[in-house]
Amino acid sequence: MDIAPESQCFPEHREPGLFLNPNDLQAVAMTELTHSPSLQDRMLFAVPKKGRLNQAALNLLEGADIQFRREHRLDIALVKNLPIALIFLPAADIPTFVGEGQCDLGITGLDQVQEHDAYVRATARARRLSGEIKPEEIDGKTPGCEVVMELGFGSCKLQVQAPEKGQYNCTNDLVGKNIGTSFVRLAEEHFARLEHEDDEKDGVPTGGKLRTKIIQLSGSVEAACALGVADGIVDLVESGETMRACGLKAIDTVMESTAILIKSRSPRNPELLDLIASRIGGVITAQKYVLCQYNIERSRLAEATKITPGKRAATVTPLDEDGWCAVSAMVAQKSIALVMDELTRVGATDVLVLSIANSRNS
Ligand SMILES: Nc1ncnc2c1ncn2[C@@H]1O[C@H](COP(=O)(O)OP(=O)(O)OP(=O)(O)O)[C@@H](O)[C@H]1O
Ligand SMILES: O=P(O)(O)OC[C@H]1O[C@H](OP(=O)(O)OP(=O)(O)O)[C@H](O)[C@@H]1O
Repeated sequence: MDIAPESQCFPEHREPGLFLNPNDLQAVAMTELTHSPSLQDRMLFAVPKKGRLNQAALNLLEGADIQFRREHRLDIALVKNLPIALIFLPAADIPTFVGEGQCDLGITGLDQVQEHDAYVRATARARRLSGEIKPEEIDGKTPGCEVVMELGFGSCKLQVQAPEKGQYNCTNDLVGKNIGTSFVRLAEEHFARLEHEDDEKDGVPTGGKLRTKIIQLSGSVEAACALGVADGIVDLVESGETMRACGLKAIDTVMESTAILIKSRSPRNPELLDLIASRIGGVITAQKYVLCQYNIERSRLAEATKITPGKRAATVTPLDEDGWCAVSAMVAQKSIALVMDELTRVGATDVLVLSIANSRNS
C-alpha cells in the first residue's frame, strides 16, 4: 500500500497523534482510504493480515459466510454478499483502527488491545503532565474499543523471561535492568507497578520516572538476552518452545491473552455488526462442540444424561424397541473421549460423534 507523506496524512478533522502509535503511518494512510466513496456505505472489518491469527481469522470469516476475494497484495477486500469491506492489517494496529472508530469490527489478540489501551493511558498521562491537556478534557471519555467475544484461538501468555542459567529469578531482580519487548507500554506498567507499589490509581501506576529501561524490539525478542541487548525480556509464550530454545525461563506473567472480536464504541451499522457477531459466535460454538448420539435403556437414562446434559438439555427420543431410547446432546469437543468412556460404562450402545458445521445461539 502506498503511504502518503506525513504532511498529507492527517485528514483535517483528526487531531494528529492523539491515539496512534508512533509507527502508525500506515494506519494514518488507511484513514484516508476509509473515507473513500466505495467504502463509505460498508461496515469496515479489520482482519490480521499475517502471523499467528491470520488463518484462524479467515476460517471464522468463511464459517460466517463472509465471501470475498482478496487481490494479490491489496489490503482491502469488498465482501460480495454483505455491505462489508475487510481491511487486512497487522494484529498490533487493529486496536488503534477500531478504537478510533476508523474500523467498526476487528479480530486481534487481547494482548494487543491491552497494549494499545496502555499506550493511550501513557499518552494521556504525558500530555497531562506537560500541561498540554487538562485532566477534565480526558476524564469521562472512554477511549479504545469494546470486547465482543473471545474467539477460542491464539491463546498465549505475555511473560517476563530471563536467562535459564542467570541470576534473575523473579521480576523484582530485573528492576533497574534492561528489558527487551515489543509490548513496551504493558512492560512499562508492569515494572512501574513494582517500582512504585504505593503509587497507583485504578491499578495503573502514577508514580515518577521508571528506573527499568524498556527497549522496544519488533520481533525475535528472545534473541535479545543472548546478544547482550537486554537482561530480560517480556514476550509471548504458548508452547514455551521458542523460550527454551533460546535458553530462557519464564519468571512472571504479565497477562494471559486470546484472540478476541472487538468493536468500535460508535459503529456505523450496529445491526449488521450484531448479525456478524452472532454468526461468528455460532461458528465458535460449532467448533467447540460435537454432537453425541447413543441408544440407552430407559432405566439407565438418568445416569447417561448426567454424563451428557447437553447445552440446555439432552434430546431424548423413544425407540421402536421397548424400554430403549435414543439420546442426542452437544458435548465439548475436548472432553468427548472421556464422555464416550463413561457412556459405555453405563451401558450406552451405538455411540456416535458428529461434527457440527455451524450453529446459532439466539
Ligand atoms: N505463539 C503464539 N501462540 C498463540 N498466539 C500467539 C502466539 N504468538 C502470538 N500470538 C497471538 O497472535 C498475535 C499476533 O502475533 P504475531 O507474532 O503473529 O504477529 P504478527 O502480526 O505476525 O507480527 P510480527 O511481525 O511482530 O510477528 C499476538 O498479539 C498474540 O495475540
Ligand atoms: O511458545 P511458543 O509456542 O514457542 O511461541 C512463542 C513465539 O511465538 C511468537 O512469535 P512468532 O513465532 O509468531 O514470530 P515473531 O517472533 O516474529 O513474532 C512469540 O513472539 C514467540 O516468539
